[in-house]
Order: sequence, then C-alpha cells, then structure tokens
Amino acid sequence: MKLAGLTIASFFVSAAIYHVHSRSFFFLGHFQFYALFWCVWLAHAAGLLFYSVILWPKYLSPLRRLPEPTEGRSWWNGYGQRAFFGAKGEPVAQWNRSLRNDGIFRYLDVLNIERVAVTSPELVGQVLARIQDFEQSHNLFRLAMPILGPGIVLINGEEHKRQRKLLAPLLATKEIRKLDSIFWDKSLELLQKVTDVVSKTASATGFSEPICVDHYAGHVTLDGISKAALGVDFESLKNPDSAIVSNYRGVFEPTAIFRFIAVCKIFFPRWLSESIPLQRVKEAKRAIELIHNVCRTSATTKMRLNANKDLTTPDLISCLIRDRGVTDEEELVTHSMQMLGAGHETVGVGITWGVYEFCRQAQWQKDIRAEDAASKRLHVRVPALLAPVGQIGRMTAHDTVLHDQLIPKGTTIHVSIRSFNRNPVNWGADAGEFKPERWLRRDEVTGDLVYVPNGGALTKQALMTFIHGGRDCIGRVFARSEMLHVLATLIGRFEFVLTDLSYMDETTIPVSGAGFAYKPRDNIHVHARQISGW
Ligand code: HEM
Repeated sequence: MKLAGLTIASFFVSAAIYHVHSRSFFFLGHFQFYALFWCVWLAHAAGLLFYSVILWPKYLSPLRRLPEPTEGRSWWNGYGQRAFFGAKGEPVAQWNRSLRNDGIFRYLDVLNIERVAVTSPELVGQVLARIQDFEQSHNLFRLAMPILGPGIVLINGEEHKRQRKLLAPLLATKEIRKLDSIFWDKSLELLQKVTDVVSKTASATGFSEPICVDHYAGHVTLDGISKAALGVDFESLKNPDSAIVSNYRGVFEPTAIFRFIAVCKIFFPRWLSESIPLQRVKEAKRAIELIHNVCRTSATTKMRLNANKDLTTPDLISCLIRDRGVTDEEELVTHSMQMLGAGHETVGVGITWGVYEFCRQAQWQKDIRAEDAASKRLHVRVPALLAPVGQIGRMTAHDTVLHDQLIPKGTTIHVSIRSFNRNPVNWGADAGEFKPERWLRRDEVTGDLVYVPNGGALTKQALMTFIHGGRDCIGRVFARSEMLHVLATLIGRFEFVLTDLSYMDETTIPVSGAGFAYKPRDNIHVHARQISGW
C-alpha cells in the first residue's frame, strides 16, 4: 500500500514539476520526465524510510516512553536479526527476566518497527479478551491467507465469531471421543514402523540406529488430522515420498529460505512474492494446489453422499455437512485447510518435544509403563507444558489504551507463551524449572498419587499453551487426545535415549525461528530399544 501511494505521489509531483518547467502536458514521451520521476521517487522513499526508521520510533511515537531493551540493538534495524533468526517467544522471555517492567514493554524489530510485549497475567488477559481491539495479526493473514483461505485462524470480526460458533462444538470432548479409533489406528501404524526400524537396525545393546523423531511425529499427525478432519488418509506413514506428502511437509521445513519468503510475502504484493524463482516457492505452490484438490474432492464426494443420506463418517467435514448443514464447497475447503494448518505441525512438534522430555527423564518412561493413572495423566500433558507454539501476535484495530498507555492503530502486540508458562508470577520462584510433578499430590489418607488439575498455579490462567479468551485453541482436546495415543503407545513399547547427549541440556538445542511452531531446528534424534514383554 505504502509503495503504491509513494509511486502515485511521486508521479504527480514529478508531473507538476515537469509542467512548471516545460509548460507541456505531454511529458510521458520524454526521457527527462522519467529521470525526474525516479529522483522524486527515491527522495520520497528516503524521506519515508528516515521517518519510519528514525524519527517515529525514536522521537515521536507515544510508545517510546515504555521500558525497552537496548543492549546490542542496531541503530537502524533494532533487534531485527534476532527476530529473524531467533526462536519465537524466547527474546521476549529473556527481556522479561532482565528488564524492569510493569508487564508491558516495547522493543524494536526489523527496520525499527515497534513491537509491544505484554507479559503480566492481567495485561495478557486483557489483550486476549478484547478481541475487537486486539485483532489477529494482519501479517499472519497476509502470510497464510493464500494457503489456508479466509478461515477461523486468520480472520476477525463477525465472520470469525460465526465460524467459531460453527466449528467449536465439533471439537468438544464428546465429539473427539468418536475420533479415538482414528488416533489408535494411526498410533499402531506408527508403532509398527518404528518396530521395523528397531528390529532391522538394533545393535548388541538392543538400541536402534538414530531415529528422527520429527519425521515420524510429522507423518503420524498429518495422517491423523487428514483422516479426522477431512476423512481422507494422506497415508504419509506408508508413503512418505508421495507427491502430496513430501511437498506439503516441505512447506513446514523451517529453513532460512522459508523465512526469506515469509518476509517477502509481508512486504511485497502476492503476485511478486509468488513469482520468486526459487524451488521452495514452486514446491509450496504445488503442495497447496494438491491439497486444495484433495479437500475439494472430499467435500463434493461427501455432499453427494449426504444428499443420498449415506454420509456416516465421523470426520469434521462430514459433521459440518451432515449435522451443521454447510453446503458451500468453497467454505468447506477453507475449513479443511484451516484444520490441516492448525492441527498438524502443532501436534507433531508437541510429540517431538514430548519424546525429547521423556529421554531427559528416564524414570518417567518407567512410570508411564507402570500404569499409575495419575502420573499417566501428568505425563501426557508434558508436550502441552512445553508449548509447541512459542508466541502469538495481535494487532491493534484502532488507537487503543492498555495499562494507561496509548497504543497506536496497527501496532503488533506479542504475547510470549514460553515466557508466560515459566513466569514466577504464575508459578512461584521455581517457575523456570521444568517440573511436571507440580501436577501431582500424594493423598494423605490413601497414599495414592492424585492429579492436580491446575498444577498449583498462582494465577487462574497460568498455562497459556492453548491461550485463553475469545480466540483460544478450539483444537486442544483433539491435540491432547492425539498426543496421548501416540506417546502412550510409543513409550509403552520402547525405551528411548537421545543420540546426542549434549541435548540433555534444553538450552543447547537450536530452535527454528521460522514457521508458527517452536520447532527444534536440527530435529531430535533418538535410539530406541524394544521393551521385553511389550
Ligand atoms: C499441541 C497442539 C496445539 C497447540 C499448542 C495449539 C495452540 C494454539 C494457539 C496458541 C492458538 C492461538 C493462535 C492465535 O491466536 O494466534 C490456537 C488457535 C487455534 N487452534 Fe490450536 N493448537 C494445537 C492444536 C490444534 C488442533 C489439533 C486443532 C484442530 C483440530 C487446532 C485448531 C485451532 C484453531 C481453529 C484455532 C483458531 C481459534 C480462533 O482463532 O478462534 N489447534 N491453537
């Protein structure tokens, strides 16, 4: 928009200057006019850049009085490099620990664009509750809309409300139970795959060659969500190299090119970013086309079946058609894409971190096999505690006030889930330590372990993994159930150890800054050994 405005303004200014000097209206055929136009355009662009990179953030913005980190900050690019390469949510978590603040601070991002980080339970609660003031990030919309369509995760306002009302009941506990058989089937298929690898590659100690957890977690969850949401099995466990699977999974590879393309999508028009001559761009386009076709075919087949009263499958799209009367094909494709987008990578990354955490805590692997109901409930919560989505963004829909601070329209607000889940205000002085045993208590009378639902949290909404408020994750029951099935079967049959023991220290694991999920950049590899008797 800014680029178009700049060009139009430069055109008229150059035309006016040219006319004053030459007294002619026929400037379009003259070389001098174009030379003048580019000079004016460049002068405008430099002025605009100076204003937005220096003048506004440093001398004019009402946000400049908020506390902010300054150590190691570039004078023109703020913490842009860190934001580009770093893991989502981690910088805000670190600044929240080191910077004196009242639950709200500012930091400068790429080209000194201002970001507001909100960290205290009260302010985070307000940002998540006031969804008309703090909308879904427009950058996320620009990035994901061409892939996922105008669906619930990306849109705002009345249409968001309508879609949420339509979809949320389909993901309630009662409905998710109907999908259990899908989760079991897929977990067993995965188990067989890993069993094959272990029996083929086991050494004298019984441990297998390195197994890439991300690979299997990504495939089992792609199959799970495609079957449960669309009623179509992508069969990625069976055929990981099929066109649809390899292209689609490639879209989520958190490489530097991924990030570069994402930035281009934010700053440049869609036609331009989509015509970048990179293999990755072509593959992504191909993957989206393939998936769209699958979603469309599935929707039309189901609508036909429904017309004959033959639609009996429990998947979400079938429920939308049969029980909620949705018959618009385009809308069904959008819902399918949103479910695939929201419910695949997130759960896959959750399972990866779950296996990682079990490797760090060998005793838990034994506990879970001991079938203690309370510790089982605790341990399957582990991936959720680790927060597969590190941070969310919101954008102010208009000038608004938060904590007596005026926040201009269009400002991006960041809530670091990583920071919130480990904030002493929420969990006490030992918040930084990963202690899932917070969720367990020994009953004084019976001596049994009892599961404590809120984990002894000091504030009501301390666990932010699925966030809270009017845009909280409607897929949380689905996610927990799928993770439970997959992890319980894996840990039940295998003992896992990390291949790289330096990774026992969580802080040594490089995490990708690309993509939506808080994903290990170089994957997690483990050795697996089959437990006798399982
Ligand atoms: C461990 C796995 C998951 C995690 C950590 C997770 C986390 C989140 C988070 C943090 C949000 C808020 C995003 C934002 O507002 O920017 C969200 C929204 C959402 N999630 Fe999940 N999610 C998970 C799995 C799922 C699954 C399996 C589904 C669907 C089957 C799903 C469907 C959705 C939808 C539709 C929204 C948008 C809700 C709205 O805007 O009203 N999620 N999720």
